[in-house]
Amino acid sequence: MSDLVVEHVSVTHGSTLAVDDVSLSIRSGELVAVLGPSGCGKTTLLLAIAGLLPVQEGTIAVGGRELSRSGRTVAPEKRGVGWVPQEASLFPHLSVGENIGFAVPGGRGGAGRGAARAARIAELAQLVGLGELTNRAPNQLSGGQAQRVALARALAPRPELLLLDEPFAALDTQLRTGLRREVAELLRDQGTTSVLVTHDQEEALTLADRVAVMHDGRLAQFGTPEEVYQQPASDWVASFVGDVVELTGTWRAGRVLCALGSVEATAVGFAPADGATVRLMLRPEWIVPRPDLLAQAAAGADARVAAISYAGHDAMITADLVDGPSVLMRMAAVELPSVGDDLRLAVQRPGLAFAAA
Ligand SMILES: Nc1ncnc2c1ncn2[C@@H]1O[C@H](COP(=O)(O)OP(=O)(O)OP(=O)(O)O)[C@@H](O)[C@H]1O
Repeated sequence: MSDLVVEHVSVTHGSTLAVDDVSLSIRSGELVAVLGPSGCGKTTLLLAIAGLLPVQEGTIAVGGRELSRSGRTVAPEKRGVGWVPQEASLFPHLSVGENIGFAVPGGRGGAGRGAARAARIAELAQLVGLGELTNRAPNQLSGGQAQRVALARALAPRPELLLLDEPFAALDTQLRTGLRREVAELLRDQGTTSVLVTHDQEEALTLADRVAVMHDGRLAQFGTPEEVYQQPASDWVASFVGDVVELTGTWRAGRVLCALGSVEATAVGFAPADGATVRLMLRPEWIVPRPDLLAQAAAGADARVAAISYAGHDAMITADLVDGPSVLMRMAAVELPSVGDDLRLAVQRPGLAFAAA
């Protein structure tokens, strides 16, 4: 078992409290993304898990073995934890094979284990799709190939836990999308418990089994991609993990009366009284030009298409409500309206009601 348990961990840089009382329990074999804006403490948390920073409070354990507590940090090389950095940082004077084998036992002077080591290097090179390139020098690799070598190098000693610090950030968009999918599949196949730091919402939601959303050093939410997107724990998480449409309205028995009509809603983090002013948040794809979904002809809202931002697979539509502000709608790009079209809008799933600021 190689589960990771982080309990009430706080980490400081001088007087800055970078990680503030974070608790996370990651199951063996799970891929968890730590997602948050720049400066929220993601890298600091990862460094503490790797043993590269001490914790001020709390404990970190892998596979039931306590690795960090205040005043005690098991050294990085004794933690059984692998690290894939943002830039591949390969040893320039070593070949691809030698880079991969750097941390495989028998590397320096272990003559008897040479054959087993060579076999492990070949197996790893194959695993990351570089079986033919083991003799190449790092400066003869593309960015994506170099990242694969870094991944193979980190997996070589069979770590209990793999930490990935924005490993795709330096790659161009197309390469990033393909490689991150491949890496996630590979990690799942290997059953490697992995923590991936990213500030990219799409990357976190598409790759991870669960997402730990961080804000100002604290854990804002820890849940499946669907949970953090569909049921965000706060208005901050709602806005950070995706696009939102926000309207002010009046709470009435589980519904919000607003410019989009009477919209069914779930109150998040508070229990509004009937008649209270609330903020209704919706995802743009929850708003649809489907009057057939409306229980009564009087429900819903009329709007006119003001702009269309086309993105190939889908499009973001700006619709001006006849009796209210503009709203964004995300629609599949197969049957798009045209600018100037009149639409009758419905909301196809319950919205989220937050306390008025
Ligand atoms: N070596 C350091 N000395 C002092 N403060 C630091 C140091 N490293 C980070 N910090 C501070 O700690 C906080 C968390 O930084 P951290 O690098 O963990 O954030 P991050 O979420 O990984 O950000 P990014 O996405 O920009 O890498 C920030 O306020 C940062 O300024």
